[in-house]
Amino acid sequence: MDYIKLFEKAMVVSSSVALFWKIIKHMWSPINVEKEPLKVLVTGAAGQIGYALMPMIARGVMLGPDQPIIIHMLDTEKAAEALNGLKMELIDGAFPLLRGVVATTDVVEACRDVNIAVMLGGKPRREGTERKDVISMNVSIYEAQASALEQHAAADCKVLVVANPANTNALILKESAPSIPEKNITCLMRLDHNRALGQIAEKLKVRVSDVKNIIIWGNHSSTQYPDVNHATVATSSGQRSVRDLIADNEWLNTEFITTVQQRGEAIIKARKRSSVLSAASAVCDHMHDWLLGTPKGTWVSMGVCSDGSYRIPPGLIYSFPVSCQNGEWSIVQGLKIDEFSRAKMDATANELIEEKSQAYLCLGQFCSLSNTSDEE
Ligand SMILES: NC(=O)c1ccc[n+]([C@@H]2O[C@H](COP(=O)([O-])OP(=O)(O)OC[C@H]3O[C@@H](n4cnc5c(N)ncnc54)[C@H](O)[C@@H]3O)[C@@H](O)[C@H]2O)c1
Ligand SMILES: O=C(O)C[C@H](O)C(=O)O
Repeated sequence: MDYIKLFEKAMVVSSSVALFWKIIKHMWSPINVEKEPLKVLVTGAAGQIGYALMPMIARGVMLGPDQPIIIHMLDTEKAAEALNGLKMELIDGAFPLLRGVVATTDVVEACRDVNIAVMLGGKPRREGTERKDVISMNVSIYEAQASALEQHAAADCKVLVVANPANTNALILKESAPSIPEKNITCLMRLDHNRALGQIAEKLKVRVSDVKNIIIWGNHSSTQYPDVNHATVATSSGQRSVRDLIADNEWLNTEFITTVQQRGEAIIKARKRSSVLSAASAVCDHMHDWLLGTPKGTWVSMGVCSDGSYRIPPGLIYSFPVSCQNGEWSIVQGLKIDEFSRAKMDATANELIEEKSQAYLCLGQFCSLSNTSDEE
């Protein structure tokens, strides 16, 4: 018997079997099975941020390049025509991931079975408008829309509140919709986080993607505390502390903090409107990282329900450093807090406590305001 020939034949057969198996596996691999579309609700979709955000969602910037999407857009009767125009543009965009668009002024239809809700609906602050004015104008919307979400959205719907006062609107939504798990209600602090990254990258003339682990504590307002004490920059000699590299504590403890705290105001002054493209981009970053995870050892800032971590009163929607895995965020524990930070973290928590009482006062006294969003 020619053993060599026999061996060669066996090799050919086994490699053909292996190739055949590889092709079968590839054909049936879950990678090639299209994901189920996720339904994404955007309220206030006919507004400025909505217009910037919609193509980002449709292109997969928010949920990834392999995630089909059905967009639900809600706005008021007054904005219905503009909303319909936006729907036409989304269809004309021929976005491969977009599997459907619902444009409606009916909150129940808008919320039906949605997996993600991005809440932009409300009045923005303009030059000369006070923060307390947006509290009285907007919190009633969040009380009213909470029950529609509670009753009609998917049971595990993840909610991101953007409209100001973002933390307090999220708190009102949480308290008005007790059956939505607290961990599924968040508010946008990523814009502030990104602003802080941008300031450090500009100062050090490094890539913004090389700066890590900045924290925004507290409220999306001028009392927020941008904290660089744990932040690092990737350099050719490894990770270096931002404080060491900048070597200017005076700048870090004063100008840097106030620039980030007042960036929203500065943009309103310059544009006569509040931030739009950076807000839309931050919305995508927030949802992307929440659903798809943060890289190991890194964190981002999200407004989430306090569990008492870092002695922040439980129940407040407060911005913490969080890491995300498997669609869940968790507050990063064990960071050392110095006296300077403690005072700033408490000051912004106190503002949130005050906002909460103002919001409940408005809801008690001016419930009729829930329909003023249609007026100029
Ligand atoms: N958290 C943040 O980082 C951040 C950053 C920028 C802006 N904002 C806030 O985001 C919100 C949206 O900003 P914008 O520039 O898009 O404002 P915009 O005025 O352009 O759009 C708001 C939209 O909400 C709609 N609306 C009002 N009441 C509604 C309701 N009851 N239901 C559904 N829709 C309703 C309006 O018709 C409008 O189309 C504002 O409150 C703004 O202050 C937050
Ligand atoms: O409306 C504001 O106060 C500003 C806005 O939230 C922003 O941060 O750009």
